[in-house]
Amino acid sequence: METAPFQFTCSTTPLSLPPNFILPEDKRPHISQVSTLNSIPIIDLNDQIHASENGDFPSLLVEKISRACEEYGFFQIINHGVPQELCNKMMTVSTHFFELPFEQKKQFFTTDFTKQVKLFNYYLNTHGQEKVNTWSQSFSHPGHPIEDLSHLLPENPPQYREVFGEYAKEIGALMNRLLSLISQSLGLEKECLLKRLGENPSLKLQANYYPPCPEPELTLGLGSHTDVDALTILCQSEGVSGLQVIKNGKWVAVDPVPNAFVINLGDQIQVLSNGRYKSVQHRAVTNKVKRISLAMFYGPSMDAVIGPIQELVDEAHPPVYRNYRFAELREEFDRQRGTRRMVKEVFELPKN
Ligand SMILES: O=C(O)CCC(=O)C(=O)O
Ligand SMILES: [Fe+2]
Repeated sequence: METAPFQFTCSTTPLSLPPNFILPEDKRPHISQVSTLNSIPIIDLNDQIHASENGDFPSLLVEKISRACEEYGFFQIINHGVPQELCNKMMTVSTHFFELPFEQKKQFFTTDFTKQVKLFNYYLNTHGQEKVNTWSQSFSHPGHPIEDLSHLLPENPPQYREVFGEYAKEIGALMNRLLSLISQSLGLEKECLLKRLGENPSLKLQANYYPPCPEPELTLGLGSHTDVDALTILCQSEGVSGLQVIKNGKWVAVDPVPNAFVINLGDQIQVLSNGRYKSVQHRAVTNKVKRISLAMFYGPSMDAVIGPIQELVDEAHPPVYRNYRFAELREEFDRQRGTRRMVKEVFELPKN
């Protein structure tokens, strides 16, 4: 039997935080001390004005991406070509889904993480204490090939399947464009990352709903983690800040920029780039008002062999990781569930 999930919504916010959401003192977010001054770079995807005509020199855009990937592992993009109206619709259908009465979405609720389509609650394991729930609910499902999976998606709200289908196509195309730019930013041929990630890559959605929280300083929306796949495109509610990333050992808020996506590099790009680009720790804090984020993850084919790309390895940069099949890493990822994961670290080669 599944236990009843966390199901507060805007209309049922308690006045104080129930005890099973309260983090021990040393795990609390200290939101008031988080800097918003030093945020992540904002990159205009139309910004190609200084590209050399024959393509011999990296364009200004590629240089900006290279710097953002090296220094932050995170950036925001504007003028990305995905219609704003579609992003708004995707936000709306996701919000409606989360705010349905539990009866109408309970068929998706599960604690079995191997399910493809799942509505679930995250929790943190804390030392010597019971599990602490995080103040969020997440809904996750595949995004490709849409023709084969549409029937698995919610029938309610009625527009969900159609809107998600369109959104997934647009985001899939943007993933390809970004992977090509990131390849170039590493000095590699455009197709390099795409090829290395294999012929059957995965595209997955994780929608995160953070209801209004009575005491945001006592809990977290999503604990600190890195994204395990290759690349993440995240759309966040306008006007509400919640995402934070580590920069120089300190938490920095990633305030939403109108019509922008947040891009972050996942663990597989860190490995493929031989550690030159980092998959950075991030988390979500809660607010007195609700917030929603829609993360789309692009991951390698299960049979893709992931390891440092040959061109990025030389005497000065010996390989940091051994090659592995992506399926092997996913097994390790599942083994480490419930812990503060160190997955790619298992594939590190000994340092000489
Ligand atoms: O809500 C956010 O901004 C963070 C979401 C996130 O990190 C994730 O879904 O992996
Ligand atoms: Fe994440």
